[in-house]
Amino acid sequence: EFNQLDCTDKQKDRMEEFFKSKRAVGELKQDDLVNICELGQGNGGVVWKVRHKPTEKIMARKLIYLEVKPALKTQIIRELKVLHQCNSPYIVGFYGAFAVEAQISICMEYMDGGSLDLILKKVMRIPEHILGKITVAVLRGLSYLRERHRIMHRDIKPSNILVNHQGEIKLCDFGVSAQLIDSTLHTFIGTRSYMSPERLEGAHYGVMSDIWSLGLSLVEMAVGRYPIPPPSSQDIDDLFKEDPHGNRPRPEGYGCHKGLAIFELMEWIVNETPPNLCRSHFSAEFCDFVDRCLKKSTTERADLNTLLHHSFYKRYETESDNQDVSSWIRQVCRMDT
Ligand SMILES: N#Cc1cccc2[nH]nc(N)c12
Repeated sequence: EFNQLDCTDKQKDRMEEFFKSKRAVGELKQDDLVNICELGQGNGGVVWKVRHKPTEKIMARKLIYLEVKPALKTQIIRELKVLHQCNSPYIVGFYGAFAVEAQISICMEYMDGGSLDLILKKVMRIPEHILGKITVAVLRGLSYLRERHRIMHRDIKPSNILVNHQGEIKLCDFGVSAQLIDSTLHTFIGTRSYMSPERLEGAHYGVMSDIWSLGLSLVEMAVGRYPIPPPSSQDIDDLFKEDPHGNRPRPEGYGCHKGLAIFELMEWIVNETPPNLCRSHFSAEFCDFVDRCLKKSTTERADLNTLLHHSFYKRYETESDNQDVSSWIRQVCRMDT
């Protein structure tokens, strides 16, 4: 019985390799980092691909611009140090964090496949067997954060799930620093929300809110567009008619629709029926899995342990190798954007 917190030998070797490169890097300093290119925007900052000159290591550096008092900045850097203890095959590696003036830098493992929102911009949608592996990685990452660090993620969405050419799938940008969360709460910008109904209503929320966000992210990646307002079955048939296997490059305007304004969209999430997957294009297990994640009431919604015993998860947790994900990522990265 594979416990979500166990690692295979290959995973242990990869983590050992990362620890070795992290020891070689040592204390991170601003002047040792050279920008190569921008990797992504969002989540309150911009992410750069950087080179650490003394070791030639390639890293990802998230820059967060924060005008906070020096005492708060020191507290944020101190709280981010907990990331040194977050070591799991399903959590992106952490090299260190530091602050220079109003810029906080979080340096992490470079994932050469990028984030799933960028992948989704290249392909029409993500095939179910890849989404199964993504689900295993996210549930194991959430289990690790809860069991070992007693924290929830707080921001599960496609742009916070990273992949690489080895076929690894890892979570990033989880809420490890309470002060950083507080200092950036007012900075939400975005046209879509993965927040659960209870969180949007300002009620208490916990890891069950991460489960909702996972469900919504899976529907978006399975269909190829943000699923609120839910696409009609006609929309789905049209989206699938164009390309039943969904691996072709995304045509101009695919899946785009006149989006609701962010407030209307949040109202929809709180008041309307949640989106779901249709049985004509997806397996019964997958449809049932997202259905259990997208219950509006937290008492009806499946919790982490229930999902770890769900047939959709079970079907993909057994395949230990990352080969199918690796070859899919390589194929997608060969597509030009
Ligand atoms: N964080 C982050 C991030 C965003 C986009 C691409 C990426 N490659 N490696 C990362 N850590 C990363």
